[in-house]
Amino acid sequence: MSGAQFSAETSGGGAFVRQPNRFTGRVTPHSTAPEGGGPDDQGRWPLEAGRYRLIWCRACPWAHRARIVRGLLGLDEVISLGTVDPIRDERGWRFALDPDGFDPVLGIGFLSEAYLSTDRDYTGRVTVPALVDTLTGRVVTNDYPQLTLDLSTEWRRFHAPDAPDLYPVELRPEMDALMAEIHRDVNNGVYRCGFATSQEAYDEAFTALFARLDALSERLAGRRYLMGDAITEADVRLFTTLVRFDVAYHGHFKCNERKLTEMPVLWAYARDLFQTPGFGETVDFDHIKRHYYATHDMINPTRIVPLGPDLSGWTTAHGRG
Ligand SMILES: N[C@@H](CCC(=O)N[C@@H](CS)C(=O)NCC(=O)O)C(=O)O
Repeated sequence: MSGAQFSAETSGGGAFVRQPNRFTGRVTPHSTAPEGGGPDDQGRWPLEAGRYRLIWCRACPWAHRARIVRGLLGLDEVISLGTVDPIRDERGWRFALDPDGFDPVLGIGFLSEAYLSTDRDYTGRVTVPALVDTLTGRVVTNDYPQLTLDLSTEWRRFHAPDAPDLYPVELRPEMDALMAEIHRDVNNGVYRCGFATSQEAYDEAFTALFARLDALSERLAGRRYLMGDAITEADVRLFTTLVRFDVAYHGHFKCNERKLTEMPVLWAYARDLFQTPGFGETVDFDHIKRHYYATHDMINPTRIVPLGPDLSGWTTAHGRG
């Protein structure tokens, strides 16, 4: 079996098994910690505007979710944003986009500094997104699925008056099941294709991915969004994988049975979202391409970044709605 991108996260059968999220603190109005303090004895941090900083990478689909949800809910002025460079070096995510190489609020050059000041024995991958407490420099959470749901539910006090309900109570059982399938076969499925180190593990992930995309196409043929007439968290989660599909996953992760542009319903659906305020302006195809092709050395040791594909289709009429 050939080398793995992340050997600690590769099973004996060559399948990619993602590490658990280490930091699972939650910001919530139910915290019993005083303002400026926290977390309380249940890991709950107090809800405060201007206190927490979302660290993201424009290339990362998990971080991209948080960036979109924060914007859709009108939390841009409430939670500040720090952006790491799309290319990691051996010390991990760097604040190399900031003028002097330091995040202007946290004063750190590498995200690992925040991880290690929270847990000095941390040995896992240092990942984005991370929500960091600007008062202590500690990581509150890198638990990306809970983070976005909490923005919808726990941060309601600071939502814009016209904020959408991205996680409606009555839809949650169906949404949770749907998002779990999308996670397994699509969001993480593309990584299971790309990071597989055995033919069998790749074949299994590839087959499940395209079967799920077919099922989603069928679902979306009869409705504008995954849960009906309104955008929900499920759409955000599917979008961040679809928008990377042709520029990264089709080539770099060998998800090449079909391109997004060859799946008419999903392609129109993705364009519809791309053209919706809060989505397209958060997409950076250059960062996405450079990150994937120049970061995973086991997969692309030359680090050559492809010039294609043609991206002009993203702004063409989608015909949905
Ligand atoms: N926190 C999750 C998902 C987030 C994640 O994997 N983010 C990627 C970027 S897309 C990352 O930060 N990777 C850092 C690394 O692999 O060292 C995990 O640990 O698997």
